[in-house]
Amino acid sequence: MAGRAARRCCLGWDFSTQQVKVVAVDAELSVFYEDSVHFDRDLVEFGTQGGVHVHKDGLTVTSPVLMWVQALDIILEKMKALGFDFSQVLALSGAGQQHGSVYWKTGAGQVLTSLSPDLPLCEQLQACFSIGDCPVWMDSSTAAQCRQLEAAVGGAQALSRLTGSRAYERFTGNQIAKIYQQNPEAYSHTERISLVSSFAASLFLGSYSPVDYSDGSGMNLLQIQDKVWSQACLGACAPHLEEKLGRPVPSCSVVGAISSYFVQRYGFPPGCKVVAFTGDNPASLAGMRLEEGDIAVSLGTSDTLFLWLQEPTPALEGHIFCNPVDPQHYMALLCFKNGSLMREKIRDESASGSWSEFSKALQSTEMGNGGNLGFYFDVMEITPEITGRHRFSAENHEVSAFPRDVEIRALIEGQFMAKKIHAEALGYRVMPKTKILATGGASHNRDILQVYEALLRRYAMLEQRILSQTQGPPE
Ligand SMILES: Nc1ncnc2c1ncn2[C@@H]1O[C@H](COP(=O)(O)OP(=O)(O)O)[C@@H](O)[C@H]1O
Ligand SMILES: O=C(CO)[C@@H](O)[C@H](O)COP(=O)(O)O
Repeated sequence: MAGRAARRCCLGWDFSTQQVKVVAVDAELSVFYEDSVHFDRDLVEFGTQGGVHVHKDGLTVTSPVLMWVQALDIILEKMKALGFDFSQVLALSGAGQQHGSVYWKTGAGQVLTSLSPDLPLCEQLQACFSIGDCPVWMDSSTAAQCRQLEAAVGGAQALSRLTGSRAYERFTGNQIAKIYQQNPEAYSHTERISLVSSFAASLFLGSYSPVDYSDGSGMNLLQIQDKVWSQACLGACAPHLEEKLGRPVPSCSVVGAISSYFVQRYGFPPGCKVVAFTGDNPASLAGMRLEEGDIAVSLGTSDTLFLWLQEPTPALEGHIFCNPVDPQHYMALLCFKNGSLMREKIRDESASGSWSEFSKALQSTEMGNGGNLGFYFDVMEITPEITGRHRFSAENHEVSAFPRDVEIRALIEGQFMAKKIHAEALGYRVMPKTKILATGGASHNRDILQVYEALLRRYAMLEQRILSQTQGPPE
């Protein structure tokens, strides 16, 4: 990298469930540098599995905040060692796993503004958090707080109309309420609460970055139409919450210039702009240049399905978020917790831990899987709330096991069907012109995408036939 002609660029960061990633993009939008730090593999001292700690109750799921900070130190040091020319970085922005929250201890803001360029961030921020293990999106331990919030605002539907979602256990307001109820001392010593996205932006900014509208919609606290915190929701969750959250801003806002720490330690230009960070799914909607009518499927740690909406249509299932690109518009999202980690388990059990064996099983089995169906929820699913493995034979009898190849196809077809059924229940339709775009780690697997594509084509043909039989030939 050293010695190459200077290349002006922007950096994009992703603080997701299993890793921190960076890309450098030049003026032609070519990605010329990529790297990642994988929490389980590269930061073993934190002892995470899939980037998280699942607690004994099986419901509480957290990640250590210092692991995220250390991952950032490692990536930056590696870039520096490789001669990355930070002086050419005009701006940076990024994304974080949604809903996760970070609790900054009283006095941490002061530490952030006066970091010494001689030391890594991790060493200097050790004592800056009132909660070391942050609740993340996989947590489902706040059922009681969810019921309290819904009751406080007039029910689930009323909350959904206001904030875009009924109360969900992973949504940040309910997580904050749990911390306030179970650990009031830590709550009272917290001067600022960030989302993972605004936390990451704060590190670069050297001061607290605001929450953006789009990621802020995943908290059950933001009025998605007015773009202000709901006083009723704040009051139902915890006291003095508004001052701990700061004012939310549009997702494309420039929140400031990079802090002098990065200028002095890495050679960033002092004018390098920090654009508000947002949630990883909203960032994908923006980055994939999704247009109205398109549907995106993200196959990351979670599986999600999302689309661009002009008008909000809040319901009791799924979420409406503020749109990260156009603040007048919205995005709809469905989230499935049993995504990549479930696929990895079946890969380990039925394909000797190898994605290529997994692919061979998909290639050697037929669409429809000879009538065998399977639904796999090793952890409590979000959409719908269900656990367990449920297998049905061609004769529609529940069975306890399938042959290995059948199991693998049943998993992928079942995951596809769950997405289709729940998306259709919300009124999403695949039209002939609809583009379906895939992203996330598992979208590298052509055989999984092939199954999705074949099933989509099959359903589209069937729907076309039903339509032409009930309405006559298309005009
Ligand atoms: N070839 C593959 N086939 C299927 N899944 C894959 C493949 N390669 C990576 N993955 C999945 O991608 C997941 C990580 O996706 P990624 O989008 O990077 O996650 P996140 O952003 O949530 O940390 C892994 O858990 C892994 O199961
Ligand atoms: O909870 C949600 C969306 O509502 C998840 O999609 C998280 O945003 C985690 O994302 P990945 O790490 O799986 O991309």
